Amino acid sequence: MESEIMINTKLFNDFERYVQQNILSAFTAQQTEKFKIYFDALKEWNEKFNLIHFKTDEELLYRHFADSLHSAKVITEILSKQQALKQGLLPLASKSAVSNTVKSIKVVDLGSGSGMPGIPVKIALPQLNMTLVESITKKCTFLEDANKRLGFDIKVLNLRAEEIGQSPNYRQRIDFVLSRAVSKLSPNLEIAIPLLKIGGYFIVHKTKNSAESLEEGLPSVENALKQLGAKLEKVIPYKLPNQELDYCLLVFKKHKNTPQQYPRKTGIPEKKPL
Ligand SMILES: C[S@@+](CC[C@H](N)C(=O)[O-])C[C@H]1O[C@@H](n2cnc3c(N)ncnc32)[C@H](O)[C@@H]1O
Repeated sequence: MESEIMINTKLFNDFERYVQQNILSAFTAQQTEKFKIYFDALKEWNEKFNLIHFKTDEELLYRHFADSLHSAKVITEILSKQQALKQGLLPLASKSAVSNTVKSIKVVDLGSGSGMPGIPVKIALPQLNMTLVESITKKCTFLEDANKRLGFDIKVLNLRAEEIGQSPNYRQRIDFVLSRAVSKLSPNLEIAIPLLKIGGYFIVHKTKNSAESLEEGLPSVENALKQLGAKLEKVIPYKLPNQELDYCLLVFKKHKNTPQQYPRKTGIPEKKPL
C-alpha cells in the first residue's frame, strides 16, 4: 500500500508539472514546496474552522491553487509587456528586467478569505508587494499564520474594502487589484477601482457562464465602469482539470481618476449597485 508521503509526493509532482505546462512555464520545485506549506496550513485550520470548501486534495490543488495562479500569469504577461515597451524590445523582456520591476509593484487581494488568489500569486511572484484585505477577523488570523509559515512579508488588513478605498494610504496607489468569489460585479468594481492608480488593472475571477453575457460590452456594469473610470480590457477563458465549469478572468484597466464619493459607505455598493 502506498504511504501517505508517496501519495503526497506524486500529488505535488503532478501539480508542479501541470502548472509548468499550462500556466507558468518558469514555476519551480521551491514554489511547489511553498504550496505544500500553504496546503498543510489550510488543512490544519479547516479541521477546526470552516475556512474553505474542498472535498479532495486534488480539488484544493487544482480548483483553488491552479485557478488562483491564472492571476499570476496575467500579471506576469502585463509586466513583461510593459517592460518590453519601455526597453523597445517587444515582444519579450528579459526575466531579470521583469523581476526588478516586480519589486515595486503593489497588489491588493480584496476579500481574500483563506488567501486566494493572493497567496498563490505571492508564491509565484514573491517580489510583489502583496496586501490581503479580509473583513472576518478569524480568517485574518489564519492569513497571518500562513504568511509566517511561508516566510513572506504579506500585509494582512482586517478591514472592509470600502474603508481601504477611502484611505489615502491605499486609494489610487495600487498597480493590481485581485478578487475571487467576493460579490457581484458592480459592487466588486466599486470597491476595487478606487484603489487603482491610473493605468492599473483589476483582475477578477469568474466562471465563464456568468462572464459570457458580459462579453458584449458588459451592459450590466456599463454605468459602474463609466462612473469609476475603468474599461474592460479583455476576457481570458481557461479550463481547470476535472472541473465541468469553464473559467475566465475579466481584466479591467483604469483610465481616469475615480470621483471621491466612491466607494460609498460599507454595504451600499451591494445594496444599491451603480
Ligand atoms: C466567498 S469568500 C472568497 C474568498 C477567496 N477570495 C476565495 O476565492 O477563496 C469571500 C470573502 O470576501 C470577504 N468579503 C466580502 N466582502 C468584503 C468586503 N467588502 N471587504 C472585505 N472583505 C470582504 C468575506 O468575508 C469572505 O471571506
